Amino acid sequence: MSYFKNAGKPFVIAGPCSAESQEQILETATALKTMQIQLFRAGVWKPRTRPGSFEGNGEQALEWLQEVQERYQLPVGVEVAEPAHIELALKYGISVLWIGARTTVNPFQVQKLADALRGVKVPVMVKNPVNPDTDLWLGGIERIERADVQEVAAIHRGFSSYKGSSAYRNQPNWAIPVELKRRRRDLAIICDPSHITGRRDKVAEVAQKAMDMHFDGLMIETHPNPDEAWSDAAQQITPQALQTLLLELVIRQQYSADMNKSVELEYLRQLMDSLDAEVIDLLARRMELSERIGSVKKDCNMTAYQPDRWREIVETRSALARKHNLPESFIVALYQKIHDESVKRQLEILQ
Ligand SMILES: O=C(O)C(=O)C[C@]1(C(=O)O)C=C[C@@H](O)C=C1
Repeated sequence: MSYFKNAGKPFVIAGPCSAESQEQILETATALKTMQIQLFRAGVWKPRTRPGSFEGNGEQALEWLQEVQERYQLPVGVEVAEPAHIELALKYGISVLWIGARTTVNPFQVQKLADALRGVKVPVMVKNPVNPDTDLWLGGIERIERADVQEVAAIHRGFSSYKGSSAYRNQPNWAIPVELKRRRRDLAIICDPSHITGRRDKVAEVAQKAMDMHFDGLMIETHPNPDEAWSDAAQQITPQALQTLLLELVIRQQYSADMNKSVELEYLRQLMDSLDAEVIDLLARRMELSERIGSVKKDCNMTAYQPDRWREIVETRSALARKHNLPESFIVALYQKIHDESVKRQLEILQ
């Protein structure tokens, strides 16, 4: 059983974005202690976008966190970005470490951390890199695992997008953690709705979505007075709000205990299997057609990519999407993939 699995319930990590003062840390820990959270979090070294803002209280904050562990018997996790951070965190007996998104993006740095972690017993969590790249995320996890760290988990905190282009601070791109879980069934994945949303009024909805997407846990930034927080004020919630969020969370199961429902589900899945077989058969036939068109283009010395025809295809398929009540964006994205493959095959024929 993984350290990060909590017997059918979410593994909950909560605490402030940054450890600001001893009072703030103890006040938050006192409130969270009663809520059966599994891990207290607090940032000690803060990677800030621009210089000049608060960058964490460093070693002094580790003393306050050590007090949380001893006084409340509540394990604490901190972010580490340098081998020296690991050394200090271990010196103060910190229970769990995590690697931040801005570090996971750099394999050189992750390797340095992995080397510093060799032979160390603490569990380590690896946040997704800021760019949406499943392999890079998995690569970071594998580097830590190869250092013989026994307990490794992933944290999904969303992916950077151009400012203003999304309702959230970081795009969830759920397909990426889903793909990670497909490739690494054994790996616990924790969702961080605070960093995904960047706004406290949306934290609960993303936390619920994570539960419905079969995540193993949640990391939620919690501050006794969020508006006054020294970092990420807009996304932190009070311990009371966290309690409400956890109470209202609906935890669903992967499998149904109801026999009739399981039979119905099996029947519907079989129908879906046969529909998918037809979809793939149709796609194969479409690609054959594309290759025949490619041969004609070769004979006539025509380009593979045909902008006017492609525009017409996007328009007519979008109209069909509307007619069938399917989101146009979904159908257009699907056709972009199909068109890419079709053009690739024709380019091979032309060469
Ligand atoms: O209509 C064509 O010319 C095709 O080759 C088909 C197709 C497609 O697969 O949709 C492929 C390439 C063109 O850019 C436009 C459309």
